[in-house]
Amino acid sequence: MDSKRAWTVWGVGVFAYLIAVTQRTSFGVVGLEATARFSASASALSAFTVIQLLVYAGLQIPVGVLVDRFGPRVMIATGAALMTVGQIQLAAATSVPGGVVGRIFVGAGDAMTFISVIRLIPAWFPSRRVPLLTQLTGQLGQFGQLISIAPFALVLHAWGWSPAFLGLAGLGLVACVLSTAALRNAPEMSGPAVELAGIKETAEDLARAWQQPGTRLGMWSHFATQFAGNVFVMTWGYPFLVSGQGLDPTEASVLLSLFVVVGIICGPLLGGWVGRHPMRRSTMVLAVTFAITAAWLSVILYPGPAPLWLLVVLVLILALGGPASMIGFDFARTFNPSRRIGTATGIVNVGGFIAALITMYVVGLILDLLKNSGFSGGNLYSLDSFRIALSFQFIVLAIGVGAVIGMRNQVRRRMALAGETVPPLRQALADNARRRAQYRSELRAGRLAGRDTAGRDTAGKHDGGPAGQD
Ligand SMILES: N[C@@H](Cc1c[nH]cn1)C(=O)NCC(=O)O
Repeated sequence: MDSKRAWTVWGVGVFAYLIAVTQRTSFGVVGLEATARFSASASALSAFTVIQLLVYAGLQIPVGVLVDRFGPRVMIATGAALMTVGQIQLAAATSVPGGVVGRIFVGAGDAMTFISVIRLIPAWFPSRRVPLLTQLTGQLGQFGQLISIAPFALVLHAWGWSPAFLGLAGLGLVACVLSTAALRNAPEMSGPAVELAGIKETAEDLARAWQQPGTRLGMWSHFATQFAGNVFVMTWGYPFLVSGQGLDPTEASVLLSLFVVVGIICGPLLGGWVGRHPMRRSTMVLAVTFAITAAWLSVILYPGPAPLWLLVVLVLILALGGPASMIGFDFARTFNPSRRIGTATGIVNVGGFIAALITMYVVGLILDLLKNSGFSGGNLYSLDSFRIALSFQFIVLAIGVGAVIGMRNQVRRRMALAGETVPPLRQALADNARRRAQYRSELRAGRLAGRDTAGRDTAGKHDGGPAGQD
């Protein structure tokens, strides 16, 4: 484990995920060309994204089960092949139904990628590295969005629709061939291949993964932290910044690209923190969710357009939701035995995407209703309409916070039955401060021989296991 081979497997997995994010986000930059090519209305065009995300979310649990059954390698390679077929179909399509079929293939292939790559990490690396590598996987994958924004858009404008989508299909093919050639589900020394579970055992595993409160704590953590950022980047952020807040399009694009930058800086920091404080993961989830709520409240309640610095703060905090949502996968890993990790990860990954889909749809619906009622004065994207429509997010955030607290209580009750109690945060902070002070005084007295460099007793805190930590 943790060998050159492990890093190669992880690198190829991250590459496959990055290419999947490129395929997923590619439609975001072709709006004008798609309108002309398909002679489609705005709502018909939005169907491309909504259907693709529905397929993605709907396949998470089946794919999770399949990853546990067949292993990540075949799933990642199949996912890349499906996305390749989808982009070839899109390159040739000239009607809305033809284009939607292409996006269905892309959504299905995309659905197979992330949870399979996440499944590779605990098989190849020691558990102390897993939180950080899981974070890095999530964040590095987001660079795929930049491939859509820059090289893909360039090819589209220089050579046109079909060559651009065929180029994406080519990337999918490369990911498929590389995954087949270089990925292995686990190191050879990890013992004989696990016997395939039958349908009955698979159904039992799915039920057990769901019944485990730690899995549902992960799902609600993903739900609470991820959706607001998704909604902003994928749909309403740009019109809100440009039409609602009066920013120019370049400023809005720069703000949107901050998401990738924040993720790559904060993801590893958060991953390291989670590795060191596994007992405080849900507290971090709640802190980020409260920060998102406070940021949106400040912008929505600000009289008139918000100052640029406040919009920057909003974007920075929304962007934190991406890395924070990865804590959900850490819950799935530490509360489930390894043969159920794929299934549990699939359940977790449904949370944020369902919340995002519902919010995207309802915000659009409210904007339409306000326009039709005459409230917007004919401007679909007026600031006051956005204030009302985007306030729907507070309902979703409140549901997320309530569910995280409820599931956390269930998890803690189970842990208490197993003899493990989580000290209150105030007491834990005081204990930490006391330990640090003791460590410093021991350091001064030169009595530290034999202790670890941090002077902490971290043994057993990273592995989790079905009892896990919250
Ligand atoms: N939480 C995201 C990944 C992420 C990290 N930073 C921003 N986004 C997630 O759930 N990813 C699943 C996927 O398929 O991309």
